[in-house]
Amino acid sequence: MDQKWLQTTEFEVGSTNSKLHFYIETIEVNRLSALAFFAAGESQHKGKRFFWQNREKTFTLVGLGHAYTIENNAHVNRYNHVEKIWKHLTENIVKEEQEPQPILFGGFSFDPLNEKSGEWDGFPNSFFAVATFQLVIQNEKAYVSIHLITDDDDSMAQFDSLRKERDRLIHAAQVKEVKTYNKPLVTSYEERNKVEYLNSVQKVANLIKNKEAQKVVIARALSLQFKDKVTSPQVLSQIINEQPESYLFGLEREGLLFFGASPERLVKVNNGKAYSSCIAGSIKRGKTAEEDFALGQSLLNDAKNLGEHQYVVEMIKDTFAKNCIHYTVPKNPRLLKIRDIQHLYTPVEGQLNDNANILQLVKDLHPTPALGGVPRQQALSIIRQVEPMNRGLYAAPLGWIDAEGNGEFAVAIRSGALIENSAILYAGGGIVAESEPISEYEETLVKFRSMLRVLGGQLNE
Ligand SMILES: C=C(O[C@@H]1C=C(C(=O)O)C=C[C@H]1O)C(=O)O
Ligand SMILES: [Mg+2]
Repeated sequence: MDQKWLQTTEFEVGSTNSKLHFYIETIEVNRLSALAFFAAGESQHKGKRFFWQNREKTFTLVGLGHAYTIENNAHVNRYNHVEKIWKHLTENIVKEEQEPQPILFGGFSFDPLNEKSGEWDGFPNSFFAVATFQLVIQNEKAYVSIHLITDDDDSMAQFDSLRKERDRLIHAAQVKEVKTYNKPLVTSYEERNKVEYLNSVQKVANLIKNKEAQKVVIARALSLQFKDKVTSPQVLSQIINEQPESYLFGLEREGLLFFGASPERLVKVNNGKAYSSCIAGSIKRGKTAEEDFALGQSLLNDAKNLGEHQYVVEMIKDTFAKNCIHYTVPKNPRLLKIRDIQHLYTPVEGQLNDNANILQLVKDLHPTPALGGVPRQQALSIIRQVEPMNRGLYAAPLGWIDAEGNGEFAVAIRSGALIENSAILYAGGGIVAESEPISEYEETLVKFRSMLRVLGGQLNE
């Protein structure tokens, strides 16, 4: 194996009575399959893995095992809490040029005030992990880091055994044939609370006509049963094959895998520049190029969809105005076409001011009116009243940050939760005064399609 010794770091974290050592060793390895690396952790690290790839496919991240987790259930200050602990953990890191640094990966639940019981029971309102074994693939290079965070002063023996495990994982990911995984076999579907959903769209449209809010995003769930237990690599392999134009993600915690392929960036920060995207307003893809073009043109000219979109633009613009020295927002939306659907899309970018940072931006932006509504608090309270479910990480900020303040969060839509031989998929849409139950229902069917295909199912339309 072609290995290059890059870095071993030891430093102290926190106050003197809680001294932690953070040992890091990074090596460069021959290119390997990120999915095979993930799958190599099946027996030792299941329940403690994550997978992430950006839309451009220029950055792939896999984590196996937990060197450290940051979890909390607080309603307020959850962003600051994660930021503070991460700062403590990384304040002494010596940055080596070109080499990946330790990365914190995870998400903030959609709404910490939602108390409905279900598949998300026990899942914290913030859940972030530093992996024991971190794979980063970027700029055509692959790096594997070992992270050990411990209060033990003498952990060299432990570190040595981690090196053995690292070598096993790399070997498995390099020499095993890239496995092909079958699609799961679906035995049954259930569109949960379909009637309630249709009624709630009407009810919310009426509330909006009565000026109790301007826009509210209402979502629903679809549950699937499989013949056999489905594994995380199986789901990820299908996502990688089927949804190339999106952020791809999988986050395991204990027996649950949260997975998906989202087109929507919440925020990216790179060297003081911030990027976000306004994505709202939807129409299906056409069966022919002509039909597809015509559908796209009608979306670009549709008052109801332009209205849905504009609320998002205004809010993200205000957030950039507050956090940036200068920023740009194109005047008109363009089309974002992905495999199953086309959306109205407005990219926003800006130069951050000195007080701004990525978690602060996540806090300010989430939920945008693409997933929450306008005004934000009214919309959240309506969602709590009418949605008979807990969104968990669906529609929530999911992503990573490094020690330098760079990072990226997607809005985790087109997603679902897998638990053994069942899965729950989520989809929603922005309700405005003109919204109609049946067409909103159909829009969610289109949005379900991508993850349904990944899981081997299809709904008749
Ligand atoms: C809510 C979802 O998507 C959001 C709602 C959209 C809409 O209503 O047009 C479009 C894109 C997303 O911002 C979802 O996919 O579940
Ligand atoms: Mg819509």
